[in-house]
Amino acid sequence: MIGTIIFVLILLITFYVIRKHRMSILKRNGIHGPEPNLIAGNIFSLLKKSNFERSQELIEKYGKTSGYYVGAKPNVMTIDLELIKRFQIKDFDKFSDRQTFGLKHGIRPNPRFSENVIGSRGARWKEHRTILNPTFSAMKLKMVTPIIESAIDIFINKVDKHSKNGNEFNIYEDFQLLTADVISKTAFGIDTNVQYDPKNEFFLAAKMVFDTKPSRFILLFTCFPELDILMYPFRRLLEIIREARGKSASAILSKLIEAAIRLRKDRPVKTPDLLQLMLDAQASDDELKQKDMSNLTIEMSNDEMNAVTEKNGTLNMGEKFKNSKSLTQDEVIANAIIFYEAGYETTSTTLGFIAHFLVTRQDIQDKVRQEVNELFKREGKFDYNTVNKLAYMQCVINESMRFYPPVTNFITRNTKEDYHYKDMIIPKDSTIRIPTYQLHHCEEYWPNPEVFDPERFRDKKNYDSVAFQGFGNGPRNCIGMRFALYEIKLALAKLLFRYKLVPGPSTENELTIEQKIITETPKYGVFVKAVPLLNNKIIFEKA
Ligand code: HEM
Repeated sequence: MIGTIIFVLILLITFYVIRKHRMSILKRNGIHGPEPNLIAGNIFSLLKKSNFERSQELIEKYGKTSGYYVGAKPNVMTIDLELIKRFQIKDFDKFSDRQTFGLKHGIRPNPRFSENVIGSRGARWKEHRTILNPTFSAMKLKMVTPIIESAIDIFINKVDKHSKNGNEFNIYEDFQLLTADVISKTAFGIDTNVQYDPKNEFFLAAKMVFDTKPSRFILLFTCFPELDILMYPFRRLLEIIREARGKSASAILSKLIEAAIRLRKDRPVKTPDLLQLMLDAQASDDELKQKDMSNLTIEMSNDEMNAVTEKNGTLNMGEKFKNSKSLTQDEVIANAIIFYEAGYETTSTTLGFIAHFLVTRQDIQDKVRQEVNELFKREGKFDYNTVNKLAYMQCVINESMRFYPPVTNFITRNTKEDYHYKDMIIPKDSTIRIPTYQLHHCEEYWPNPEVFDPERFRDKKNYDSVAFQGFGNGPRNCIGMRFALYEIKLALAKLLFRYKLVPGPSTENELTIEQKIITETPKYGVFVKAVPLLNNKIIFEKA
């Protein structure tokens, strides 16, 4: 009996000593933050607050860089531009993976869905990007223009109906259905009729991804990653139960993708979309061994990557190494799910925020419309080549994304080794994260940050491009950036050409924001009235 007590005591003391050492690693390395609980780190205090509140609080108390623990995992949060440049661009090879919780197959442990471009690591991530990048080349985007247009036409018809009724409507809801329609049509060649059927099961599943909070129970697993080998079967069982209860968005969306793949096997005609590109990817390990793609991408910021893309029509790395490795069927499905989820909510929220600024700032709306009208007069159409000339509209989009970044809590990297920066060391295997909202509202980088002023984006010399993280930055930035910007510009050009958006009784002067797990959205929607601009409408219909 005494022997057992002594044994248990030794175990407890050993646990205490190891844990104390682990939970002080940030402090010992010069990174300050709230005191962690020895079991759960800072999870409980983190859960009590929104991302916004906790990031704000950390900056106020500890300055530009601070640290905390998610379970046993050290996290470093920073708005220090020099450090951001280093981990996103200059020293990207030391930070190429996203946040991991140290758990097999992530928080939602289904191996079928964990191997996608967001979750994969190291060399496998590079292969995923290599295969997927060409899908978003200028050439591919031009090819899908008619598909995007057909979805936008449905959206415009709906606006037309609202405008005829003379009632205000929630344009954010219509944007959500539009972007879901665009992504299912362009990515998988599937028409889900979602714009007329908002109860569409796949749309509801994608919505679930952003609305669900991780349960405290699941988060507790992150406290003991070293025991994951024992806990994994239990976590897996819980996930199987979730899937059986229809609570797993990935399991629901995979049905849609599998149906699309089956359809292709029966139908020999090839559609120029993402799914086809992934299915066509052929294995050729030799090509990949000959040259490491990272050499081409490291040290490239968003601007540099865009410059290369504009010049060549596609990203260098995508062109040179396309189809250099194959994706398994499960990886195709896992990526397709991610594209649906990432493509719809972010783009519609961006459109919703822009609509809010257009309706509350009529002067800015008039200026955007003037540019759109002039473009149409000059070019006679809206397409990939023409809408990309809308320079002022691009400033409005950027400023809206600066003011309300739709993705607030997703720019993370994992450290591969101890990283020395100034008087701190970011420990190996910690997560480093950018609080996007706080970075975008930092007075030092954005003078008068609470003023909505698109002019600040007119000249690149006026701001540091790394202080703008709407789409992240560097080789692991948003793969869908150009796709999203094209869709946004095309939808806005067509909308503003035909309608003036004016406030209705429910239009909020200051938008109420809902903080979600990785995004922020307009809580009560964005209400507008659409007044037809008859002259433009007639010209457009004739063209
Ligand atoms: C306005 C709309 C969008 C916004 C604001 C947005 C924002 C972001 C941000 C902030 C990141 C993290 C970048 C980083 O860590 O540096 C990201 C990554 C990503 N986005 Fe987007 N995104 C948008 C649209 C899209 C679309 C349309 C797709 C696909 C069709 C997409 C697919 C992805 C993927 C797959 C990643 C992970 C890339 C990787 O890890 O290699 N996004 N996005």
